[in-house]
Amino acid sequence: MEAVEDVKVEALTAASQFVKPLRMHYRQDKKDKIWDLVSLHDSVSVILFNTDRQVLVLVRQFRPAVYYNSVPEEGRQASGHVDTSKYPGCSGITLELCAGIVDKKVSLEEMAQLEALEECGYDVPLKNFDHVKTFRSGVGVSGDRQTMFYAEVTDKMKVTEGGGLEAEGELIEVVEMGLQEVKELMAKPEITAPVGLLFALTWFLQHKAPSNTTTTAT
Ligand SMILES: Nc1ncnc2c1ncn2[C@@H]1O[C@H](COP(=O)(O)OP(=O)(O)O[C@H]2O[C@H](CO)[C@@H](O)[C@H](O)[C@H]2O)[C@@H](O)[C@H]1O
Repeated sequence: MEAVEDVKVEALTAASQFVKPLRMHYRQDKKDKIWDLVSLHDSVSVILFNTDRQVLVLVRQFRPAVYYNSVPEEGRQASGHVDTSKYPGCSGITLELCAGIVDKKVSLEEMAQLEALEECGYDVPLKNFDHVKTFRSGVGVSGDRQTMFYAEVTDKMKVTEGGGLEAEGELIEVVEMGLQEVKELMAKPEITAPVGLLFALTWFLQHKAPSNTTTTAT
């Protein structure tokens, strides 16, 4: 997954099915203003907890946007190339909840169900998805909504390895994390993860984690 090579970054000029850069003109308190923003799909995410082994099921993946933002100005060549021997792909690897964009006309629970299967290999009944919170993933540049669910799963529901859809070029590593590991992660001053994961772990520790479990499940 870390084997990222031949990186070149260019301005997005063609239409994209995923992001639409826009400039909004508006008047506020009688002052004319502009704001540059990006229109994105909404998304769903799931806090998956395997009750058989008392582990949270998370995903690791290479995120181009995180990688790009980890390369300092001097590493971004005028040609758009990035020297991956100096700036290896591992700096773009994130830890996240199982998640995905809402790009199908199905319910949000069904989208979450699809992602749990595609990314993590769990075939989870719809009734297991409990709504946790709907919030804004971004507020400065994108204003997209993310709906977060909590779902308890068992080993019986694990029907494939997961890892994402090959047809979409997804390369996802499923990570199981015991409660002690979650606490250690939360204590770190910096983690390469979205704020949604931090909220999810805090919510889980507060509302769902068995209070007397202090060791990592194996
Ligand atoms: N920007 C992009 N450029 C090129 N291909 C893309 C793309 N976004 C998605 N794709 C393609 O669509 C596939 C499916 O994406 P997902 O539904 O898993 O969303 P993902 O979690 O990657 O990111 C999405 O969902 C997360 C929440 O998980 C959001 O925060 C994030 O903005 C959003 O891209 C990806 O594997 C990729 O092939």
